[in-house]
Amino acid sequence: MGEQEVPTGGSGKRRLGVMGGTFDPIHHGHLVAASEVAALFHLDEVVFVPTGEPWQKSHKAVSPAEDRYLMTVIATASNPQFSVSRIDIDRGGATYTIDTLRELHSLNADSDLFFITGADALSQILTWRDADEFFSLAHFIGVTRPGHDLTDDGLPKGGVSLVEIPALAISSTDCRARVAKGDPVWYLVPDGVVRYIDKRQLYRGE
Ligand SMILES: Nc1ncnc2c1ncn2[C@@H]1O[C@H](COP(=O)(O)OP(=O)(O)OP(=O)(O)O)[C@@H](O)[C@H]1O
Ligand SMILES: O=C(O)c1ccc[n+]([C@@H]2O[C@H](COP(=O)([O-])O)[C@@H](O)[C@H]2O)c1
Repeated sequence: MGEQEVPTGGSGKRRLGVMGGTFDPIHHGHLVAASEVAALFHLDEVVFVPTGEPWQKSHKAVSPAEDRYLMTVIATASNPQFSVSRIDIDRGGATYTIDTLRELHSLNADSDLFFITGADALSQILTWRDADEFFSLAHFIGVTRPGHDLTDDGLPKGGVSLVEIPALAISSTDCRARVAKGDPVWYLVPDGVVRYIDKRQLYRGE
C-alpha cells in the first residue's frame, strides 16, 4: 500500500462517515474500521447504514432487517460519535449505495461524506449500480481486512484513500457459523449483541 494523502477538508463542512453493511451480525471488525477511520480522517460522526435487501447476497439467507438494525444500535449505542440510519431499510426493495449516498447527501447538505469499505467490498464496487457517480457524492475510504488485498485499481485517482487498520480476522459469516455450532462469539461481537442473538435465537438452524 502506497502512502496516501489524507483529505483534510478545508470546505468548513461537517465530516460524516458512512459505514454501510448487512451487519448480520455487526462485529468488532466493523466497529474498529469505523473508529480508526473516524480518528484518522477527523470525522465528526459515523453513521452505520444497515442494508435493506442486499441484492448481491440474495442467494444467501439474511436475517430480518429489524434484527440487524437493532444489533447495530446495540453495538454503537455507547459511542457518542456513532449513529445508525434506517434509510436503506425504510426505502424498501434492493439496496443500492447510489440511493444511500444521494439520500444522505440531500439530508446532510452541510456535510462532506466519507464512505468506509473493507478491502473485499472495495474490490467489488465497480460491480455496484451507478458506481461512476459515487465519487461526486462521497470520498471512499478502503480499509485493510485479513485475507483480502487492498487496492484502488480501476478507481478514480483522488476519489479513494487506502488505510491500514488493526487486523481483525472476524466475519459475520464466521460468527453465524459459530453460533450454529454452539461455539462462543463472546469478544468477536459486542456483549449486547451476544445477548441479542441468544434472546432472538438467531443463526441456530444454519
Ligand atoms: N474484519 C473486518 N475488517 C475490515 N473491514 C471489514 C471487516 N468485516 C467487514 N468489513 C467491512 O464492513 C462492511 C460491511 O461488511 P458486512 O456487513 O458484509 O460484514 P462481513 O463480515 O463481510 O459479512 P459476511 O461474512 O456475511 O459477508 C464491508 O465494507 C466489509 O468489507
Ligand atoms: O450499490 C450496489 O449495487 C451494492 C452492491 C453490493 C453491496 N453494496 C453495499 O456495500 C456495503 C457492504 O455490503 P455487504 O453486502 O458486504 O454487507 C453495503 O452498504 C451495501 O449496500 C452496494
